[in-house]
Amino acid sequence: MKKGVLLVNLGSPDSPEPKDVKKYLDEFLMDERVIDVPYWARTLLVRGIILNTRPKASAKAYKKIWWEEGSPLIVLSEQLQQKVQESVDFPVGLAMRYGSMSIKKGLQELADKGVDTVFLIPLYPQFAMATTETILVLAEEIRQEHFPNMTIENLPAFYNNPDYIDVLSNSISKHLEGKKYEHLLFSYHGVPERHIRKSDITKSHCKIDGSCCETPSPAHEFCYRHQCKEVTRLVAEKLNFAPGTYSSSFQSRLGFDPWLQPYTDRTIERLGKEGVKNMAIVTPAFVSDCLETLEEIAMEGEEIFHEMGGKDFTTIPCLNTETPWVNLLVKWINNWAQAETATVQH
Ligand SMILES: C=CC1=C(C)c2cc3[nH]c(cc4nc(cc5[nH]c(cc1n2)c(C)c5CCC(=O)O)C(CCC(=O)O)=C4C)c(C)c3C=C
Ligand SMILES: [Fe+2]
Repeated sequence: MKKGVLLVNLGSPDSPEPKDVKKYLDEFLMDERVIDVPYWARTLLVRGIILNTRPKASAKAYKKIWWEEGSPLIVLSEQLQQKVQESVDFPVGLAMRYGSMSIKKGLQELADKGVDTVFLIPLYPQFAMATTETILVLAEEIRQEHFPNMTIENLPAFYNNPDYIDVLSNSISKHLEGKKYEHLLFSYHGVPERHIRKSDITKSHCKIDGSCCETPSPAHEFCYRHQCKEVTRLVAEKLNFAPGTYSSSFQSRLGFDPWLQPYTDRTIERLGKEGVKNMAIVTPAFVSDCLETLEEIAMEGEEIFHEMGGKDFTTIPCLNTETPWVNLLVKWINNWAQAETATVQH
């Protein structure tokens, strides 16, 4: 048996040019776990409407944050992979759910090195149809078709792992040291409310009201909303935040269906209107900085806050390649490699 690891992140276009952004968005938005409507309706919506206008606007946004070395999300993920590889004895690969660095290529590279047992790590702290689930489903389809003799085990969503909460809390403290702020906003990527109901294994728990996420239920193992709220609660507990000095919100909604609320842009606006002069924002749904953190939060979010009379707007970077985060991944990988039994599979 030869072991290997595959880190999997979301992906990015090959370049910030509209044609590459269009190709990438086509693959991303045609995923039935991202836009979860019947194929004909998704085709009509994505190829008939969204892709006619969005690639140009998104390309503009990507151009604002693109680095000389490439997309921040890809560059940071590659740096993470290299750092993890330095501390692990077997091959560590990197793949993206969408775009050119495909999961098939990632598994092929591991197979070429003789790997037959893969520890797949979706780089998402919280489970959602559009995060962990879509990666695991695709990886299994690829395994069955192309690598039938390969075993794939995976790291489940790690939102409440005490070591992860420690690493995230320490990173937040470090970045807030010496900074003025009256309110810390935990902004998570949004999903349509419908996704939460679809992932509810009890089929009745998730009412998306004031209390379902706080009432214990087996549904929480697959509830993105609960898992986001838990990250905020656990970090606030760890860092002894006073009530009222922090809150959670959801960013990046698309379309007209109700998405998880409160929305980040409206929350920033409200905080500014209420007279908050200095705020900080952290984005724990992402482990690598990307378009959503560098443009939507750090640029657009700051602009909204300033328009509302706010002053200091501190954006806390994602964990990216911080040493404690790298060390934690290495620890999880070594634990897996030493374990006799397979990791729980979703
Ligand atoms: C339309 C539905 C979308 C769902 C559902 C969704 C869920 C989701 N996405 C992320 C993480 C990222 N999304 C990113 C970009 C992005 N997301 C959507 C749409 C949905 N996401 C779009 C259309 C885009 C493209 C950008 C744009 O055109 O505005 C990114 C950034 C990628 C990058 O290259 O930097 C990330 C990361 C999560 C975690 C999530 C569910 C919880
Ligand atoms: Fe997204």
